[in-house]
Order: sequence, then structure tokens, then C-alpha cells
Amino acid sequence: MDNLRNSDVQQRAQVFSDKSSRLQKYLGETKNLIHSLRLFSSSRYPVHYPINTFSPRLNVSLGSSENFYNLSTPKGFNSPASLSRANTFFQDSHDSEDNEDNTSTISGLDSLSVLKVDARLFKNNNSDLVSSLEGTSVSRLLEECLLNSEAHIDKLIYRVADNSSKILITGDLNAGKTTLINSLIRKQVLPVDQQPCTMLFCEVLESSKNGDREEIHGISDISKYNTNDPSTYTLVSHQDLEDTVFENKQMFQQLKVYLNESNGPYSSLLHNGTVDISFIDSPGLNRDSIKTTQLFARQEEIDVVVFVVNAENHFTLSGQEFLASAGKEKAHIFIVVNKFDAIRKKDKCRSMIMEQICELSPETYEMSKNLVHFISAKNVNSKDSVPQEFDSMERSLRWWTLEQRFKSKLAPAQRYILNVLGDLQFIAAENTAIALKSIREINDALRASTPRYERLLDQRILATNRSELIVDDSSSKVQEYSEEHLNTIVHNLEASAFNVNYSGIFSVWDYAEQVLVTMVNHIKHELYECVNFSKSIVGSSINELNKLDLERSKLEGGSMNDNLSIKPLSKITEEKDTYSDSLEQIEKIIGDLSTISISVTDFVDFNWEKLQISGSLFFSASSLFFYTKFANISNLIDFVNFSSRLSPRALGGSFFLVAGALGFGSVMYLFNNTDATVRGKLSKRIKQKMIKNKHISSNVRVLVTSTNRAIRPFAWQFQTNFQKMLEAEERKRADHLRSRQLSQEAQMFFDELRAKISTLSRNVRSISSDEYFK
Ligand SMILES: Nc1nc2c(ncn2[C@@H]2O[C@H](COP(=O)(O)OP(=O)(O)OP(=O)(O)O)[C@@H](O)[C@H]2O)c(=O)[nH]1
Repeated sequence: MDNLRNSDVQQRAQVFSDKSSRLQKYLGETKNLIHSLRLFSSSRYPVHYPINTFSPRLNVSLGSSENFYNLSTPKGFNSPASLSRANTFFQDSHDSEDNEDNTSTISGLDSLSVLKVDARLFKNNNSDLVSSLEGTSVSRLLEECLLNSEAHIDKLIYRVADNSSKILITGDLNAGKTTLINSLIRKQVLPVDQQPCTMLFCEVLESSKNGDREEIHGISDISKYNTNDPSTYTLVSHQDLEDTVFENKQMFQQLKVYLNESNGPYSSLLHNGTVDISFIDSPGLNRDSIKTTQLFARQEEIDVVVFVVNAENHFTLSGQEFLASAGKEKAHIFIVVNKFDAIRKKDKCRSMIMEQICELSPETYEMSKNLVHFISAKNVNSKDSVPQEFDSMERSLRWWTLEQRFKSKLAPAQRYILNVLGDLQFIAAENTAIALKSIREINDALRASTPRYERLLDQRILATNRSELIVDDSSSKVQEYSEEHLNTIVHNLEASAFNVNYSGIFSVWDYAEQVLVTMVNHIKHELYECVNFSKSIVGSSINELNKLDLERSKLEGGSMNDNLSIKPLSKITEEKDTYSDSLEQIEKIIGDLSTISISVTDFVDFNWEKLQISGSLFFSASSLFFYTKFANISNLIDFVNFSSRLSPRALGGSFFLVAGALGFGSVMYLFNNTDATVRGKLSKRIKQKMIKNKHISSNVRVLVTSTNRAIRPFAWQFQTNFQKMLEAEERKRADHLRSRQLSQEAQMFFDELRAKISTLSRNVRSISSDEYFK
């Protein structure tokens, strides 16, 4: 390393630049993976967070190509636990990839190194708090973790992409720190004095960081400093620089000196084409300044600490104290032993100082060839050839800065990615296992429920048919009964009035009225009888449906709950006005029959035979009377004489008598059986009206409709109950299918994620496998 040439340093700078670009790319890819997982968790599948409480079976056989979940593992995929050791990425990569025999037990949360949700929540896995957290709530915590990780990666990308490096120059009072910086930039920029003078931290940077303006900014609050906001700094002129540095009356926290050296003859470390370096001059160490300087050195931005020792004084107490504490932070310190020109016994001085370094910072001592330089910082400028010791120190410092940039910028980023990827791999494997378990369980549940579902389907058809049959049967029974019954009644209507008392021809009108009322009432009664029959049929049909529903309820099993609105048929109340149409219809029929009025013809039976007999009697009577009164009686007498010996007078009287008897007989014969005639006539007229106005058929129709209406709600409720039961089963199956699809989607997602993580992990790990960074 003694022979570090400029070309070596340039080559390494190039390697660094390549690695930096690759790392930025991998950081981006890691962020994308995290983002996709977060999105998947929030929108599709709440990602399971591996905590023992939620995952009691988290014992994974490591290293083998299959774990105990019997998952097929993508080639090159590291089992979760091997990845959980990703934070040891500085180990030989074989250690984590090829260790087939390694077996261990993972304890969820402990296996994660970066993506840890608030550990206090899970400290006691059996705590009420953990058990009260829903799986989704834990997923939300994880999503928050992932979001934080994405934000952190953004910062890392910014940091890796940041091409600047800060070198803090510190050391004892008057050791030559300022002189060293001036020599490194080959310009007398900062004031030098024989007396201890530097009162504040002065950073020397390229003017490109300040819009190419060569300015000096006095900064009172460094946390608010912004080169684009003049209110955050005070411009200090070059003339006032010395006073400001020596006295700092304005109590600045820091000075920033922007320098344009691109036009100069020499390209210093400030402007080296690869890394933008800035130097920070600090006040000499003493009791007052040591704490401030220690804090300053600890800052993330400080990549390299250069400790300047005065060769004439060796290490002071303050210097020793600083070196001891800085050594703990940075391990290696770049040490410049200055003013070596003033030393006569150089070897003795060198060995004494080396002894002190060995004691104060063993790591630095081990690399002393590159990290410890004995030089003279005075009188180095671009015009003269640079002394060999100074040149060697300068090249070492350039190399060391690059090394430290890797350690301070790339390595933490790389370590972070590997840790995150390890965690992601662990989470992905856990979730794959859970998804597969879920798929298996759902398949089992579906398989187990299929026969019952199919049976229910069949039974639903049978049961629906059965219930429809009950409704149809009831209607048919009511229809048949009513039709037959009413027709019989109408045809035998006459008999219904047999009991009406007939008091003779002179009260025949009253009789007819009685008969009419009796018959109409009889019909009314029988119509109501049909309604009652319908009601009895409805009752028995509902009983049958009830029985069917009871049988159905036995099939409910455990699948039912109150939300299904299954209603036992016993809870259905019959509608009160179910028969209102029928009753209305009856009243209508009775009303219509009541319009029948009695007429004379109702008392006479005008049948042909009767009319013939009555007519011949009447004709005989009339003829006899007519001949007796107006025709030639002698002829008649002659005729009668031929057969009788009666005197004409007596004969004439007899003829009158006979004619009268015949006439009376014919009338009597005509009005003979009037009660029967009335009954017959009226029953006939009622029957005719019933037929003409289709009272029987319309009444039957309305009654059947009423019957149907009375039973139908029960049949429907029964069918609905069955349907609901089936739907509950179908919903359960649909839920299963949905969950299975989601689990399958999750399995595919996590499989893919694991494969991507494996590839990315290999790529990220390969960055540190280059010889240069070993
Ligand atoms: N002989 C010799 N003198 C040097 C060398 N470097 C610096 N000096 C002198 O040492 C004195 C102090 O130098 P500075 O650079 O101001 O030292 P400093 O460490 O910055 O001082 P403070 O910031 O005040 O602690 C000056 O007079 C320098 O000329 C060197 O290599 N050889």
C-alpha cells in the first residue's frame, strides 16, 4: 500500500462509483419489493406478521430445499432462518447459502432484524394485549414498518448517491492543522499563526456547492443553513476571515469557505473528479474544545478523521483522550505527525509516537503504513515539487477516504438491504406456509361439505315439489268437493223445501215465498259449507307443510344462524281476510238469487200431459155448456134419448151440472199439487239462474283461489326456508372459494417475492465479494 499510485486510486474510485450505482439500483429494487408487499397487504391480503403467538408452528428446518410445510422452494432460495442471519453478510457468502445441515428453531419476532413492530407489544407473547390484537391490526403495524423502511431506503439512496465526503482535521493546539489543509489545497486560504488561533470549525469546500460563488459564510445555526437562503448565514469578507477565525466575535457555529479551484494548476483532493471532498478545520484540542470536537467527529457525514500530532510535543492528554474515544467510534484514525522537519532524532521520535499509537488505537497501528504519516505540512505548494512524504500521505488520504466512503455510505446501505431482504424472506416464507395451510384446510372443508350440499340440492327439489303438491292437492280437493256438492244441492234443491208447511191453494203465495227463502238459504248454507270444507283442507295442508318444515329444520345442522331469517311455519299467522272474496261471492250469489220474484206461473204446472187432460176436461165442459145453451137441443135430446129416458128439462139441468163439474175438474186438475209445482218451479228457476249466471263455477273458482291464498304463504315460507338454508351453505362454500382464491393468490405472490428476494440478495451480496473491498 506504500506504493499507492494515482492510477490505483483512480481505478478504485471507478470501482467505488460502479458499486455505488449498483447499490442504488438494488436499493430501488428493494424499495419496490417492500412497496409491493405493503400494497398487497393493505389491498388484498393482510400479511401475517410472524409472532409466536400467531404462528406457534414456526419451527423451520433450515437449509434443506423443503421445509416442514413441504413447500417447494425455488432454486437458490434461502430458508428463512438462514436469511435471518443476513446481518452477518460480511461472512463468507457460502456460509448462508450452502449450509445444508444447519438446523435451528426460529422464534418469530427475534428472527427479524429490521422489520420489527414495536417489540414492547410482543415482549410477553401471552399478554392480553397481543391476544387482543386482530391479525389485521398486526398487519397494519407491519405495513407501517414497511412504510418506514421505504422512507429509510430513500434516505440511503440519497446518501449513497451523495458524492461528497467530509474530512475532519483535528489535533492538538498549534499542531499545524490549518497549515495541513492549506497545503492539501495548495492555497493559503485559512489563516495560520504561531499562537493557537482557530476558534471555530471552518469547512473548506468547492464553490460548485455554492453556485460556483467563492464566498465565506458565517453560520449561526447549522441546522437551518441553506446556501440558497442568505438569511441563514452571514457573508464574511476575505479581509475579515482572519479576525473571524481568530476571535469569532459573532459567535458563529461554523464557517464555510467556498473555493473555486477548477481553474488552478493543481487538482487537489477538493476537486478530484470522483469524490467531492471537503476539509473541516477544527479548534485545537483542549479541555474546552474536546467535547465539541468529539461530538463533531461522531457525525454521520464525517467519513474520515485526520488527527494531527505535533512531532515536537507528541500526544497531549487531550489528544490522547480524543484518540481513545474516536477510536471507539471509527476504529481507524488517519494520523499525521506534523512538523517532522523540526525533529532531529527522527527515528527515536517515530518509534516513540508509534508506541503511543499502538496503545491508543491498535487498529490504526496495525494499518500504520497507510494511516500514520510523518510529514512537514509547511511550505507545500503547487509550484515546487511536493515532498515525497507529503505526496505519499496525500495519496493514502485519498485512498482512505474512498475506503471510508464505502464503509460509511455503501456498507450500511448494503447491510440494511440484506437485513430487510432477510426479514422479507422470512415473512414471505411464513406467509407462503400459512397460505398453503389455508388452501389445504379449505379444500378439506369443501370436500367434507360437498355431499351435504349435493344432498340439500336434491332435497330442495323434492321438498319444493312436495309442498307444491300439497297446495295443488288442496285446491283440487276443494274444487272437486265444491263443484260436486253445489251441483248436487242445486239439482236436489226441491227437497230442501219439503219441510215448508203448505196450507192449501189459498195460501199458496205465502208458501211460494217460504219455499223461495228456504231454498236460497239452503244454497247459502251449502256455500258456507264449502268454505268450511276449504278451511279444514287448509288446516290439514298447513299441518303437512309444518311437518315438512320440521324435517327440513333437522337438516340445518350447524350452518344456521339468526341472520338467515328462517321462520318456522308455526310462527306464520293466517291472513284474516283470506276468505273475504269467497264471502263476498256468496253474498253476491245470494243477492242475485234474492232477485227471483214469485209469479202466477209458479203455481201452475204447464206440462203438456196435464194441459191435455185439463184442456179436454175444460173443452168437454165448455162444449156441453155451449150445446146446452145455444145449439139445437132436440138433436142432442134425440141423441140422449136414444140412450136415456130422462125428461129434457132434467136432462138440461144435468148437462149443466156435468159441464160445471167438468170445468171445475179441469181447473182443479190444473192447480192440483201446487206445492210440488211451486217447489219444482222455484227450484228450477233458481237452478236456471245459478247456471245462467255461472254461480257455481265462479264460486268454486273464488273458493279455490282463497284456499290457495290461505296455504300459499306457508308453502312459500317453507320453500324460502329451504332456499335460505341452501344459500347459507352456498355462502359458506363461496366464502371458502373466495378465501382459497385469495390464499392461492397470496401463495403465488409470496413465491414470486421469495424468488425475487433470493436473486436480489445474491446481487447485493456480490457487491462486497469483490477483491477490492475484502
Ligand atoms: N516547522 C514547521 N512549522 C509548522 C509546520 N506546520 C505548521 N507550522 C507552524 O505551526 C504554527 C501553527 O500552525 P497552524 O497551522 O496555525 O496550527 P493549528 O493547529 O492550525 O493551530 P490552532 O488551530 O490554533 O490550534 C504556524 O506558525 C505554522 O507555520 C511544519 O510542518 N513545520
